Amino acid sequence: MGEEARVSPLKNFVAGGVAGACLLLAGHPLDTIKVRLQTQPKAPCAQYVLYRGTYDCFRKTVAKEGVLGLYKGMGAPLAGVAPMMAISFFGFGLGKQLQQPDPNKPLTHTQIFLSGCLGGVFTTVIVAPGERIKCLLQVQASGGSSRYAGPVDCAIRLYKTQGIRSVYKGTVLTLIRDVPSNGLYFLTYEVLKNFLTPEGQSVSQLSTPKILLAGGIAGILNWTIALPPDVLKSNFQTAPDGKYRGVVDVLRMLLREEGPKSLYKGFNAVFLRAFPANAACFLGFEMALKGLNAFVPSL
Ligand SMILES: CC(=O)O[C@H](CC(=O)[O-])C[N+](C)(C)C
Repeated sequence: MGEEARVSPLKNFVAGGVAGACLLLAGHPLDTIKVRLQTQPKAPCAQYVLYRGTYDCFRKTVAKEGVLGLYKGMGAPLAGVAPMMAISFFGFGLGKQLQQPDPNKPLTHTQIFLSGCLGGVFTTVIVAPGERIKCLLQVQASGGSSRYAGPVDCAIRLYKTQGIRSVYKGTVLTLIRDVPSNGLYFLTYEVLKNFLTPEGQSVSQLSTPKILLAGGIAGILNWTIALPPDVLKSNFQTAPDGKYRGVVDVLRMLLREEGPKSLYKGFNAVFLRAFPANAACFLGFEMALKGLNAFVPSL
């Protein structure tokens, strides 16, 4: 069996880190817009709405804070997204390896999905606190206050005032968001890669535009199921303590106050970001993997 076909969780880990850096650079500005739209205060009437939509939020952010305003709160994800994607790709590789004792027998779609889900379980350990800090910083900038000086200050203050539970606030919603969406993400990418590979060629020879297409679509489908729990998570993680009694309470309150459409808040920003960010992510992954196969084939 060729070195390229062997699944190596370690190579996946390293290449996944590169993928995460590419994902962040391409996607953070739209992520800021998404969180600001998702968490903006409910206005008494349309006239007083802070942001009227994706473009309005983009325009007001750039006018008030400059282009760098779109990169607010990037400190935590910078330290978090690369390791997160490294762990996600590692978990995916490990899941595949565990379910494939015979490397010549291809995995079923269910097995690929479950391998992706495993990646989602692993990543929650760092994603839950990372998202809590990122959302608090993104929202405070949008509200004009400066309670936290940066990601480290935010983490320390959360820990000092209410302990580790506060840092990990939103873990259940992070699991609900990331486990199934991770499964669908990797399943979509693998299925599309196979579908786009011409007869008689290996998937590792797939052209750059086809990798971008498969990665971009995987990102879109991922967010189709991840967005409703993401809205709940952002609201839960940025709410004042005691506002919600738990996950069901956030859902009930949001539905009562803003209706079912609110579960797709930030839709435009999410889907505008999903394609380019994840296309860049998978391209970064495939290029890094090729480099590893060439320079450290035994890893
Ligand atoms: C929900 C989420 O964070 O999705 C990641 C891609 C993105 O657009 O940020 C991918 N993953 C499913 C690996 C978490």
